[in-house]
Amino acid sequence: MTKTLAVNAGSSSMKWQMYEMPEEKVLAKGLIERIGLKDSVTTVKFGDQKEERVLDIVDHTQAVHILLEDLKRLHIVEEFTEITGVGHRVVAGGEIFKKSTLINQEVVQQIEELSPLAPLHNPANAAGIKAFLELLPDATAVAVFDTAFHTTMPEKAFRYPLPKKYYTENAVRKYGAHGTSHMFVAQEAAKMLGKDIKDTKIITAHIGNGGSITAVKGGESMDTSMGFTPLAGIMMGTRTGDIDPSVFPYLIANDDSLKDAQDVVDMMNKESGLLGVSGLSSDMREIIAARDAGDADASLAFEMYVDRIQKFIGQYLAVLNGADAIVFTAGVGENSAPVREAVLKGLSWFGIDVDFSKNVFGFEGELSTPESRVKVFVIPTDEELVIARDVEAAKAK
Ligand SMILES: Nc1ncnc2c1ncn2[C@@H]1O[C@H](COP(=O)(O)OP(=O)(O)O)[C@@H](O)[C@H]1O
Ligand SMILES: CC(=O)OP(=O)(O)O
Ligand SMILES: [Mg+2]
Repeated sequence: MTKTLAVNAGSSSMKWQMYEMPEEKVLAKGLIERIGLKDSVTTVKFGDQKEERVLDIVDHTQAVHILLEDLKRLHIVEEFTEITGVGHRVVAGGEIFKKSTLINQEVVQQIEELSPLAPLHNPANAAGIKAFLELLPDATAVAVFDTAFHTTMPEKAFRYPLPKKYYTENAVRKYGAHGTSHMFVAQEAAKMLGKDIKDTKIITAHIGNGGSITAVKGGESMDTSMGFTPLAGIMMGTRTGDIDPSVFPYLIANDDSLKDAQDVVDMMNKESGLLGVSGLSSDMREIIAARDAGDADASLAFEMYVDRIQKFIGQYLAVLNGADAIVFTAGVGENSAPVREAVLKGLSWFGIDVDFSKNVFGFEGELSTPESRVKVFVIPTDEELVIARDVEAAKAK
């Protein structure tokens, strides 16, 4: 029995789960939110207990220190040496990392150098990794990349129609993200279909604060909505998703607060999406509450969000020439019955037939009717489990 920690560091948060492996038993899990802001919140769940504390946590290094102190203080571990493996989610692996990789100093440096491909994520991922290397130097450390699952995309899907040299010399192409999640829910969906995954065509909609949609054939990614960075694709909590790049120079010329392309990209990453359109919030719960209270901007934000998801599902029905199943997962996909209903009501022409009486908060499983041409599933994702499994696999080598 060994204890393995899976760490999912986001731009302002850190989710983690500790497993007993290879049993895959969850020993504890937690979340540190609002890192870098006042009143950070740390939550730890273990057994039937839950502890929540409000602290000021300035960065990911401090977050790792607090997490490890909590594990000892709450007697989840007695000695740090009990933790023999740590797996880290890393969003961008570029063309360098095509599968999970044992971490050393060179790997950390490469992850930092790949930051332009995931500016909100890779710096935080690298900071988390460095803090763990210092505090748990003897644990097997493994980097698990969001992009790895998408390395099966055909070139026609991952290339941009730019002059060739920008691919060959600058590696400008689509990389995608959320790969562990798309892979995990596609595998679960194949089980629910009762089919060998090799014989399946599945569209996976990972819609959380960030979000992406993937066309999965035979268990492999064929196309995905995120691009060179996680700014592309569907509309998200604070990100635009796809937009005409001609807007960039136009805004720089016409808005004094935006001096250069980086300012525009920052605005499109952090101030746009649901937050930008509604002027209220990036959180779908608050958007729906405001819409229901009659707020026109929140109502439009909801409609635009749904519209972009429908368009990508439509595209991927074409890419795959049909599908066996559509899967909803992540924060919004797992929890928001109104978003699922709005998306699915517009797809009935495809023969997608849903039992909307089942579509309530907390539902997991099959939403479609037995007659539906395409099955619809709600499947909770488990990025942390995929990470822990990859740590086990790396140790076995
Ligand atoms: N009951 C709910 N209804 C609608 N949206 C929800 C609900 N619960 C969570 N969410 C959404 O899920 C988002 C977080 O999803 P998550 O997958 O954890 O995102 P990330 O990993 O990008 O931080 C929140 O921002 C919120 O919009
Ligand atoms: C890549 C990405 O957008 O991740 P998240 O949804 O966790 O922000
Ligand atoms: Mg996420």
